[in-house]
Amino acid sequence: MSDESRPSPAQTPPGARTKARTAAVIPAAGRGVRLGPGAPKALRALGGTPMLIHAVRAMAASRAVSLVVVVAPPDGAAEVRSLLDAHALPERTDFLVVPGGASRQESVRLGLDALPPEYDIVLVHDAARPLVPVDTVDAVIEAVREGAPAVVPAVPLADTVKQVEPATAPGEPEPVVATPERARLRAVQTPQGFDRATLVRAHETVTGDVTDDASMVERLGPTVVVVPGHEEAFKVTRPLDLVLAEAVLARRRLNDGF
Ligand SMILES: Nc1ccn([C@@H]2O[C@H](COP(=O)(O)OP(=O)(O)OP(=O)(O)O)[C@@H](O)[C@H]2O)c(=O)n1
Ligand SMILES: C[C@](O)(CO)[C@H](O)COP(=O)(O)O
Repeated sequence: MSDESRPSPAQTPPGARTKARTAAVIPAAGRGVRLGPGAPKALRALGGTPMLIHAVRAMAASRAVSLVVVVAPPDGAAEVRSLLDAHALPERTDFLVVPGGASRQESVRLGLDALPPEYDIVLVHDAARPLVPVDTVDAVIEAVREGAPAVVPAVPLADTVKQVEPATAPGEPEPVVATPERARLRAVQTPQGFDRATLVRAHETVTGDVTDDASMVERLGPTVVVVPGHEEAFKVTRPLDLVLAEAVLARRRLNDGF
């Protein structure tokens, strides 16, 4: 097939990726500055188990995911490898560990670089979202399998959002410049799912500050679609998030009887 007649990833016919293999990349190299002093965030305990292990189990819980690539803190790859060896994980899933970079974007790219060629669908999932339910993971994979080049799980907002002119000095009041229509806004979570070629192209092409992978694909061109997210897929960012995560986990353990 010539390059001209080859369908671009964005034009893939519906259902064309039904048999594609899926890998998950977990960026876990952040410090967790907003959570406060301590170990790198992904290695901090949630219910007595490192947050990263919860996130790894959440990806491996999907029967579609056969490889998980963990992007470790730059000097922590050996420690992360030992943690994976020390915790029970599904045998049908393979695991790789690579050292991360200075930004989330760089860490994701290093994870992508480590992917073997046979994986055509890639999930990118924050280690900081340890409690995402497997149904959300599967819904994202299903939408990519059905042909979407990029898929994000998202939830409606509870608060009204204002766009402001950021303060020029600390303590200065910030003028509001707009109030976007809330019904059209979504809070975006992870895992975000991608046709691999599309995500790789986005990481090769798009430069500048971004806060998620889907926005890189948006800048590239292909349409990103939303599937329903879940309230328990929240990101552990600040200390109160950890309190909430402990409560959610305790409730799950009670419901599961252990
Ligand atoms: N250089 C970086 C920075 C972040 N991340 C990962 O990206 C995810 C989302 O980032 P965030 O919640 O912002 O984590 P931190 O960067 O650790 O948080 P903070 O900004 O508070 O330091 C996390 O799983 C984090 O480990 C990463 O792999 N490499
Ligand atoms: C990727 C993300 O979790 C989607 O909501 C989010 O953008 C990460 O932001 P952070 O500031 O790097 O935690």
